[in-house]
Amino acid sequence: MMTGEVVLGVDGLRMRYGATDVLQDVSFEARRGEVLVLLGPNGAGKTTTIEILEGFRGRSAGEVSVLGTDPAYGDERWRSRLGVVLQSWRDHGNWRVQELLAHFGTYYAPYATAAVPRPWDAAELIDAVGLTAQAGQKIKTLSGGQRRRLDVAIGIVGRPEVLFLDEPTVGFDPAARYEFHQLVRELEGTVLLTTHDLDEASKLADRILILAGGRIIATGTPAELSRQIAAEDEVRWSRDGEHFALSTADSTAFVRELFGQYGEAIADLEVRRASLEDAYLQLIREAA
Ligand SMILES: Nc1ncnc2c1ncn2[C@@H]1O[C@H](COP(=O)(O)OP(=O)(O)OP(=O)(O)O)[C@@H](O)[C@H]1O
Repeated sequence: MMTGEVVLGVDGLRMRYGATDVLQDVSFEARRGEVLVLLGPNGAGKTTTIEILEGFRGRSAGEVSVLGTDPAYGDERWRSRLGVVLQSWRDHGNWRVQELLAHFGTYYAPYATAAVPRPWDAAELIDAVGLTAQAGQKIKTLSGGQRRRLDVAIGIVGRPEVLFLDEPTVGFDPAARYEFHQLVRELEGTVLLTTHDLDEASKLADRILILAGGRIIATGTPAELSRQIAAEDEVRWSRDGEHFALSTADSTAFVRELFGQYGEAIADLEVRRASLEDAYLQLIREAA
């Protein structure tokens, strides 16, 4: 149980476009330092939720508080404590990577404190997001994944207390993704991120919120969500060149039995435990 200060508070949030509620009665909290991952199918309302918290979008009803302030009335000082990674950065194509980060950094300098030096030093930050080789390159010459790394750097240059990331790792190669996960784990602030990558969600999330049809249909740690459904483990093996697969509630007992009976004739053994993906797909199906 986390006991830190509540930095994101959402209670009864509703968003209506015309006659359609795209968010209805969404409520959740995040405490200082927590990493919250918002999962859900296309059109579930993830971006809408994030944009309301960022203060970029109004809302139809409900209470929202970010660092103690209603985002609809957040001022510059409040905004300086947030980090935002939106869709890919397209402006400033002629600027060089280091130049652009230093430029955005100056915005945060007035908000530096003894405990939190702001902005993050541009060269150090470039290193942290793995863009050192591109530091002097013009932004329009970056690859898709390099641009996304720059987006992340822009989001954290002010050392935010709360960081919002909307699908941050789209287009990342596996190494960039791994480095990004390391970086997020090292950040001290509270993080709210959306992704469609369930493996990423289970690696990063202290808590997952599953949004479907504008409602939160489940919340918990990745392990709690996986256990929430009564899925069975899947065991695969081969014997004398023939392949077998079976679902069982107790894969350990089954495998013990299997080896007891056939010993060295067993090959290619695989045991797959019920995963977050199984839980997610079942929850989404039930909600639909
Ligand atoms: N300005 C708008 N006017 C009307 N409907 C909108 C508007 N913006 C978003 N919507 C609708 O609200 C719903 C939620 O959209 P949102 O972008 O929040 O979904 P999402 O969960 O982020 O989806 P994705 O995974 O595809 O990014 C969608 O049905 C979308 O069509």
